[in-house]
Amino acid sequence: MEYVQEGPYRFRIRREGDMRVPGVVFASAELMRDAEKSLEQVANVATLPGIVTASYAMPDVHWGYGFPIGGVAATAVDDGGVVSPGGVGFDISCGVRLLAADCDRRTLEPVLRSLMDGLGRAVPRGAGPGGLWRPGGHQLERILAGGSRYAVEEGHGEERDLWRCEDGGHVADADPGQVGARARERGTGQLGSLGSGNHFLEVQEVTEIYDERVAGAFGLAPGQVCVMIHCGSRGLGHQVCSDHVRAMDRAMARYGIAVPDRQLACTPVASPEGRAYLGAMAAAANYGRANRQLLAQAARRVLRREAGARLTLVYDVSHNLAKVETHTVDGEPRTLCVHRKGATRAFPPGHPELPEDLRAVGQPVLIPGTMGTASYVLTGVPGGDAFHSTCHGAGRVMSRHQAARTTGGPQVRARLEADGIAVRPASSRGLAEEAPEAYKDVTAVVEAGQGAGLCRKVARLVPVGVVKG
Ligand SMILES: Nc1nc2c(ncn2[C@@H]2O[C@H](COP(=O)(O)O)[C@@H](O)[C@H]2O)c(=O)[nH]1
Ligand SMILES: [Mn+2]
Ligand SMILES: [Mn+2]
Repeated sequence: MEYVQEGPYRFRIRREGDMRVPGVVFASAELMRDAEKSLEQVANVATLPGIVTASYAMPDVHWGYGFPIGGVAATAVDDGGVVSPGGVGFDISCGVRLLAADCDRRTLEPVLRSLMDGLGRAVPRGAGPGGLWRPGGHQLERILAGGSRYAVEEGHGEERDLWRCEDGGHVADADPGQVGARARERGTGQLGSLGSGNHFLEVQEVTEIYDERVAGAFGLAPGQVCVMIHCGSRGLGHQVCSDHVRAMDRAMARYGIAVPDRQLACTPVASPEGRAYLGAMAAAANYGRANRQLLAQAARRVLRREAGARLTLVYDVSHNLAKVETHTVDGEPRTLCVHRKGATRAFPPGHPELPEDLRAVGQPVLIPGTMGTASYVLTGVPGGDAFHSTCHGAGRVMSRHQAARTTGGPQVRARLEADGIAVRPASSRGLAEEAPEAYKDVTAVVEAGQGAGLCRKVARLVPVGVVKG
């Protein structure tokens, strides 16, 4: 696929064939070499009905189901724009939650082993069933409608948590009626669990602050201990995605839509199928948010018991979601369905949707790196491109299979422990699949995002101990 470099961190894929808009990739020249493997998907997304401005790829882009992971695409709702479940992904509302502790790493050192053992025991994980809360009666319905808000109402958290969650902890317009029986069945047994592989709960230390004012508003200081949680909507979200891809695949022809890849199945946002998907997606997102709320509570209990520390929420943000938002396109405000798949919303200072205590500084953007390197906290910037979006992680360079062929779980564990990082894995194979070298250099990804004008660095964190899914 041919492309031209437009700036130090910006490449353009020329519009050709059925593409309605160009492709734009934010990357350094070096990251572009990895991104090249996904350009075909970026170009395919550019063919979707109603897409505006460009099909975007973030610096951590890699191959995904239909859409690339690290892809952003917005469609005009009032102009036949489509919604595509492949543009959100199977793990609906997969995202990151960061909590800051009222202690530093030195305080933790003497209790680190018992703390990690406690977290390892407290956090259900792995691919199968098992969770912290088995919802009974109408509780699942209320979780699907209310997300973290309902979890907090039921005693799983503090009111303050909700201010620091995207959407106040629950997506409005959820339609639990569009979540099928199999999805509910899967969801009932997994609420309050990490899932597998790439999902984790990590104890971290803040090692660098790039902007004291913004970090202070987020609640972060040098040397501080934090807990980062990465997980999503488990089997429930997966089933919602599968069910609605199937329904859209059957319906597309009726709307005269043809896509270059069946995994891009889509229908107009305003169609019955589009509305049904968005209602189910919002319900699954609420499940995902309640899931992270429950895991945060489990971490709070263990930190309090083992270290006498208290955890305060910094922020919770999804990186797999489609949202109806207003953005300016060609000088006009437009209602757009913004798909972010493996991409994080990054609202700038002053955005009306930010909570009051963050409005002056912008939205916290939470970027996990790997269990052996670093993670970052960023913030949104004025005029941020790609509908105020940025990367979501380091992004894979090796498939799970490739990574497991390259190294073994015991070697990865030994390496991490030699670096002083305590590991509590669900499986040895999973650890090999998640070896730090299976991912891009997160620092290079974040520098590219900042260089491209998508976000700004606020803090760097390093792992102290990780509970791996
Ligand atoms: N700090 C850690 N970061 C990790 C770990 N495992 C994965 N990752 C990063 O998370 C993102 C999220 O990717 P997703 O596509 O699976 O949502 C991934 O790109 C990695 O950079 C970890 O154990 N610790
Ligand atoms: Mn996920
Ligand atoms: Mn994720």
